[in-house]
Formats: sequence, C-alpha cells, structure tokens
Amino acid sequence: MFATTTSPTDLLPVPVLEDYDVSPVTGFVPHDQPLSRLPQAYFQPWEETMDQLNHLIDSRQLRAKVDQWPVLDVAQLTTLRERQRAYVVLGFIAHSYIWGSGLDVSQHIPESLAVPWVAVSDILDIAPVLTYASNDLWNWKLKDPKGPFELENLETLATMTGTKDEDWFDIISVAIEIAAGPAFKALIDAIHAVREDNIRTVIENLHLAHVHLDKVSKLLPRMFENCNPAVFYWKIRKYLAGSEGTANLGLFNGLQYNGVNNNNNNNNNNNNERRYYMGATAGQSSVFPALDYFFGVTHHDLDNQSGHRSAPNALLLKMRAFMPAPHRAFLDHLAQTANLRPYVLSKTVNDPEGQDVKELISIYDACVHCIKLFRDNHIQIVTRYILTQAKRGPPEGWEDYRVKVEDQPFAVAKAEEKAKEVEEGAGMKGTGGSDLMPFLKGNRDETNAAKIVTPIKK
Ligand code: HEM
Repeated sequence: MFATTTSPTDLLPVPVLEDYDVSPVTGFVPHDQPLSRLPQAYFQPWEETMDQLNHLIDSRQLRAKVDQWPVLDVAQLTTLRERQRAYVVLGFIAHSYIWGSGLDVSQHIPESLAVPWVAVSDILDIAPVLTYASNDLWNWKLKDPKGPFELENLETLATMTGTKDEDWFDIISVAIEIAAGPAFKALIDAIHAVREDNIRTVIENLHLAHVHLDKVSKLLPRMFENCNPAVFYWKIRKYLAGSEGTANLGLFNGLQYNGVNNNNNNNNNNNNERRYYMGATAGQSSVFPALDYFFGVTHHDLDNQSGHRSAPNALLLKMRAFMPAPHRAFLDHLAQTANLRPYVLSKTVNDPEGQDVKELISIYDACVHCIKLFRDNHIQIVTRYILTQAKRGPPEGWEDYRVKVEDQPFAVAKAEEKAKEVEEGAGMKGTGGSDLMPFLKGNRDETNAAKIVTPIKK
C-alpha cells in the first residue's frame, strides 16, 4: 500500500476488462468482430434491406419497403453479437427512414421497425436511437480477416450515404478505439502495481500505455485524408441526428415509435409513444471517460455568471446513457478504483528528488499530454468539419442535401436564428446539443491542468 491506511479505492477488487466486454487487445470494440449479417433466414427482410440500403434511400423506396415488413420477434436472436447486429441494422434503417435523401423528415417510424428496435435495445440496455455503438463499435470488419487490427485493414459494414467519406469517418473512430485497447490492459496493471506500491512496475506500465496513447493522439488528424469536410457536414451529418432538440432540422416533437407503449400507466392508451434522444456522437465513446478516470482528469460545467467550473460536466455524464451497458458499468467500477493520480501526488510530496519519482511524474504527464493532444486535434477537426462548413453554406448544387424544413414557419425562424449565431461565431450546437467550443476547449484545458509539472499554457 502506498498510504499508511487503506484508501477507499483499495477496498474494491480491481476491474477485470473481460468482465465488462472490454478486450485487452481491441478495447471497447469486440475482438471477435461484429456479425456482418444475422444467420437466421427469419431476419431476411432486415438484411435484404441493409444490402440495398444506399439504393433504397437514393431511389426513395426505403419507406415503402420498411412499411411492408412483418413485425419480427427479437426472441429469435440468441447471442449477444446477434442482438448487437440487430441493433445496428435497425438503427441504420431507422435513421435512413427518418432523414433519408431529400424527402420530408418522417415524424414517426412504423411498427415493423419501432417494436423490434425498442425490444432489442431494452435487452441490450441501450437507447433505441443511432448511437456510437451502432455506427462505430459494432459496425466494422477486417478487410483481410487474418491481417492486423489497423486502420488500413478496417472498413465499415454499412454506411447511409455509400460514400468513402462516411466509411472513413466511422473507421477512424474504430481505429482509435482499437489503438487505445492495449493501453487499458497496461493501466489496469498499473492500478495493481500502485496497490503493491511497486513504483517500477507502475512506471513500466505507464510507458506501455504511452506507446498506445501516442497512436490514439495521432490517428484523429488522419480524418482529413479521406473524409471531405463538406461531404461530412452536408451529406453525412444529418443521418446522425437524434430526436431531441431537432426542431430546427424538421423533427418537431420527438420521434413517434408506432406500436410502442412501455408506459406502465394503464390509463395511457397511447400505443405510439413519442421519444426524445440525443443523436450519435463519438462523445459516447468510453475511451476518453476511461482515460480521464485512470489519470484523474475531471470535467466541470462552466458557470456563465461566475466564470467558475464546479458541477460535474452534465453533457459528458449524459453521454453515458448511450454507451453499451457493460461499458457503463466498467466506467462506474473504474471511478471507484482509479488510484494513479493520488499515488503520483503522494510520491511527489514524499520523495520529490527520487529518480524513480521523477520518471514517474514525467511518464504520467506524457500520457496526460497525449489525451490533451487528442482534444487539441479534435477542436481543429470540429472547426473544419462543422463551424467552417456552417459559415460557408452548401457547395453549389448541394442545396438539396439540406433537410427539407423551408416550408415550416417555425423552422424558418429557427434557421434564421441559427444563421445569426453562426455569423457571430457563437452558440453552435453539437449533435448532443452542446455549446460546442466552450465545451470542447474546457475539456481540453481541464486535461492539461491534470499534469503534475506546471501545465503548459495554451
Ligand atoms: C469529423 C469528425 C468529428 C466531428 C465533426 C466531431 C464532433 C464532435 C462534437 C460536435 C462533439 C460535441 C458533443 C456533441 O454535441 O456531439 C464531440 C465530442 C466528442 N468527440 Fe468528436 N467529432 C469527430 C470525431 C471524433 C472522433 C473520431 C473521436 C474519437 C473516437 C471523437 C471523440 C469525441 C469525444 C471524446 C467527445 C466528448 C468531448 C470530450 O471528451 O472532450 N470525435 N465531437
């Protein structure tokens, strides 16, 4: 023990990655790879629709096709990977149905889609909306199944636009997830070593983690190689939108899930429940909250009046509800057992001149710096892929890719309000409804502030 008394973080067992469907090799993405289709012929209507998804969207036939589906029973799904595949398929088809290609926005999804989607989501304990899990974690394959888990050997199972840009947009996230995987193994080993007060083993594991975190920080700028910012903003992004705060996109009052009534109130005869969920965003990745816990980085909301940051960051917490349930549980366990930062701080106080302690601080700060670099790069990405695009407007001939809301007076007022905000460079909202730049810069600065040696000022 590094302290004379047992600390609360020592009372619980250290998390075991595999208990939470986390792989020591590929992290939060399944090491055995997601299923590329459901094996049961029974689910043929879903898989057939997936096979032709891009064509059905472009030819505006998707809605008619889905409206004719039978209502299939998800009890026929028997394994976790089958349920995850069903969740991916229904999420892709639902968001294509709602936002698809130049048509008016659908305010509902039909029973054939809503009932199994809600049912399989309930079993998986995740929201029935397109999430980072459906779009990224469970939507990839290895091009060469015997090849390495690396960016060049990864591709998506499905996209909505059929563009290489969307494939790359998703696959960069998968590559980042995989790059972080081995870091988690090393960091869990570091938690054990802290409990044994074995400083050399802590240092070795931090060096190991650093190799992988360095890869994580360098992958994000590769987004520019194959994902054109205008294609992302005008063609891809609308499909990621959820049903909360989306009135300005034409989804005025949540989304109606036909045939769904999970409300136990017997007086409620409404079988077409309206629901409100945030859309898919990589902010729902468990990688960064896990790293924040390992290194003791904390995030707070900015109080606009006092300028202070005090309450825990509400949006980051809200993202948790959209992560796979085992990953949420992993984060909760980690929150109670992470011990690295108090250990490094105690060594800094007790033996500031020790060679091992100096090395410990240096490698701890180098790891934190990788997370900070990731957040720096992410701010640049958001600037190029969202803020700049919103200011420029659609390229010539792309006006049709706007979601059609022009004929709705309320939407016009909203759009004008939004245009004013963009012009003023403020108030831009993320997919999750965040005030973008203050949120992202705050997270970056709080990461930098976690360094032990005087944080480099940005
Ligand atoms: C074109 C690429 C990307 C864009 C435009 C983008 C945009 C955004 C936006 C708008 C947010 C604010 C939350 C929201 O309201 O959605 C956000 C948050 C976040 N994004 Fe991205 N993102 C991109 C790629 C990625 C990738 C590849 C990752 C990593 C896998 C990532 C990780 C995060 C994280 C961790 C947050 C939460 C904020 C934080 O922890 O600092 N993003 N992103």
